[in-house]
Amino acid sequence: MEKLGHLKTFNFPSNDDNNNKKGDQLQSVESTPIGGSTTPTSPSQSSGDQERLMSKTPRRISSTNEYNDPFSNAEIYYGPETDPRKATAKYQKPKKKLNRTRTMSVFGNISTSRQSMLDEHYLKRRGSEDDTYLSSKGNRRFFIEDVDATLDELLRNEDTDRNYQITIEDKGPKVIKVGTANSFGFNHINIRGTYMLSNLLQELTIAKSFGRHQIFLDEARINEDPVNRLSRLITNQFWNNLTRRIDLYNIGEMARDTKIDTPEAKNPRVYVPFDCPDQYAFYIQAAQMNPSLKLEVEYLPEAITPEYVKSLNRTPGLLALAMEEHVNPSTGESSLIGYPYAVPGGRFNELYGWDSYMIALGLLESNKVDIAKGMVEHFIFEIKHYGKILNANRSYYLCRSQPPFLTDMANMVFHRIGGDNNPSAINFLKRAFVSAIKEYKTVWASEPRLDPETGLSCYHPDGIGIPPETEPDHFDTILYPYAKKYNCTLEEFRKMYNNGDVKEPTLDEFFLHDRAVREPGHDTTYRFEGVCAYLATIDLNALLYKYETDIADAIEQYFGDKFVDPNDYSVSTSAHWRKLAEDRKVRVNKYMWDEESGVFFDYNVHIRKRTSYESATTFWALWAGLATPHQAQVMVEKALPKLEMLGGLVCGTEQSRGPISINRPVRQWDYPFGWAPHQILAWKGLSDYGFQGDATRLAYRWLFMMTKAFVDFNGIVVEKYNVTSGIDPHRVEAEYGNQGADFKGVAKEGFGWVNSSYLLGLKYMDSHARRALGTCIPPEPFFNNLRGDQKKIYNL
Ligand SMILES: OC[C@H]1O[C@H](O[C@H]2O[C@H](CO)[C@@H](O)[C@H](O)[C@H]2O)[C@H](O)[C@@H](O)[C@@H]1O
Ligand SMILES: [Ca+2]
Repeated sequence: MEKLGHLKTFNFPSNDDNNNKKGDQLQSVESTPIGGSTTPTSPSQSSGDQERLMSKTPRRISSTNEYNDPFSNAEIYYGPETDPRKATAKYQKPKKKLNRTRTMSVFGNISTSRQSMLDEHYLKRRGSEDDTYLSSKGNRRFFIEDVDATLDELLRNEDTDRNYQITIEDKGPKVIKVGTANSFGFNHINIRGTYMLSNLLQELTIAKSFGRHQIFLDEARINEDPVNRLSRLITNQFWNNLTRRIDLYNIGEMARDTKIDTPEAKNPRVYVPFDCPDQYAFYIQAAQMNPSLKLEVEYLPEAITPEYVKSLNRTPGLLALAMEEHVNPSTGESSLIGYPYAVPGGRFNELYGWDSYMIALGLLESNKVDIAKGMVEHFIFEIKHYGKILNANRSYYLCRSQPPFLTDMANMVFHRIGGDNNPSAINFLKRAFVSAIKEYKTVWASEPRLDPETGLSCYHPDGIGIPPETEPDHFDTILYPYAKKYNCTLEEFRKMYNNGDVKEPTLDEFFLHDRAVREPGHDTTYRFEGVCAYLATIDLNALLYKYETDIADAIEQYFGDKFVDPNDYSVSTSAHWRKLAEDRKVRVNKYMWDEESGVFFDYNVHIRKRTSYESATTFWALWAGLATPHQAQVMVEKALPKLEMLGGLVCGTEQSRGPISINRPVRQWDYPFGWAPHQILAWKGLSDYGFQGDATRLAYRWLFMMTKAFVDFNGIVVEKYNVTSGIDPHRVEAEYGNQGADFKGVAKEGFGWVNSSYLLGLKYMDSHARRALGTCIPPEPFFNNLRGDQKKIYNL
């Protein structure tokens, strides 16, 4: 294998044999890993290899392309993330370390023999364009002889607003000369335009992070169709960078949290459920193994009260998640290891509730089933030990949940791990449903979330005081009059209020709703401000309807239609759960449906009045299967036109949001912003009710907006978009800003649910639409230029 692997290294920087005589000679005197890395010959080469090298007749075992995939992952394209020269110093085994079989890149300076040849050329002239290169067909390649210098030049000339990104807003010449591969950098070619230059910046940044000083770079890699590039990055890189799996060594990284900035939050801290001694021992071991980490490990009490949660505000920590036993095959030692999960990204470096469902949809699209399954395991653990699926696994989220999706998530994973044919899949499904039933009964169908009068549920979490994870100035406008009243600073007032030193019932009421606003995941919006805990929302009640029907199906199929609840010993049948679903449907129709506007509105259980905020979550009634076909039709005719914008569905109508002013700033879950979960659920709901064309049209809009931002703004993928903006939809200046926008050189993770939305949206696109997206054709010209029969695809 070693030998064969090494033979693979006989590749050439150009696939143009006619123009490659010099390249052949150069290659033949050195061990040249695929793509033309100029690492020195390894002593571990076989003598046959050596002979071929010395005879200058390198043998190809296949075509260049077979081994040189211009779209391979960065770790393959640029090699391992360590610089062998450093390893050399440490281990004194230089040659062995360099015996890599696949790389497109170069670590250090090129060999002396080649250097002398190139030096001659360098003295003569540089800067002419490589005509043979320009006219050559097929895959062309560049030789970047100095990655750092090219990066500097690129940023100096092209990043004119100095944000380490090359975008349409930069005013540079939009062109850079780079060496061609078949001349080893002697001849040059121009790379032009924002998209290619920004891709060059991204590739150089990655190459540098892998310790590369010189690289060969395929033109195809920086000129890739953007739809392919984005889906490739999501599938092969973004998911990996968002995935976490707790082990003894990485807990520092997992525990990292930028949201809270108290001195006590500096050290990483883990809270462990009182009845998980194995996990406690595991974290203590992790702390002892790396004392410089200063990891603090604490048990949680058996009863987790709002007072206790508030007491942790200054000492926040990560909450333990599900772990499994792992036996090291070489030592036979067993230890715990966490189930994998994916985080949303940006400042959200923990396991979220509804994000996880949306992310799981995308992970499954990318065949990353084990991570989606891991997240279900974590939810089972959270329900058992924390009493609910948490907003996220940090101590300050202990009192609240997020929109419930566990039953659907478990079903999806179940089918991907073998379904009915796999007994362990059935066991997994049953465990998940036992947990979901507990969650349903104790969280959503119990007070204070259950309104006994209407039988509907509200987002009404426990908790005390100001949510500590919010950005520091978020409540300034609200708190300012109180600071004035007590003649103190805002900070002093915050402390007094949180400590209970002052009593302000109006403020208590405000924060009851503010904490509630964070449970529906729609934090924040004028739809919920000052009222959230009293609203039976269409979102939650549609999701609970889905729980009820999913539970009925599971009881019928997997529990012999008789479910003995191990948590409260009650017995129920599928008929019981179907009745719960039917009752909920009747109530939702009675309290929420408005035929005239075609919208399911929220219902205020406190003042017993339907609200009038038109929200995109009205489509969740379709996703859950709660609406009638007639209601779906009315929704499409009346509500959809009000919510459909250039870039897809907007959160709510502008009229519902109301006017914006200095005292009434924009909120991120209001007009004009659009969010991936709204798109994903609406596409599915509309398709389920036969409105495939509307779903496809909405998906085109969303994908266009994402692709255009990706092309024009250095590969950006963000948490949310301004769906009314055709120029810079990623620019959202609300609350904590836009996650995913803050990167230097290259975006590495996108944003969880937005990544999913791209992969899912593409499933609605035929090849014609994909091509149009690849050239960023805006929705209106695209739709207007369709033929009659094509228009039907988009219900136009
Ligand atoms: O820190 C402010 C808020 O941040 C979270 O909310 C937002 O991000 C979440 C993760 O992507 C997402 O689930 C939520 O819908 C977003 O609005 C967090 O969930 C909030 O509790 C928190 O207050
Ligand atoms: Ca810039």
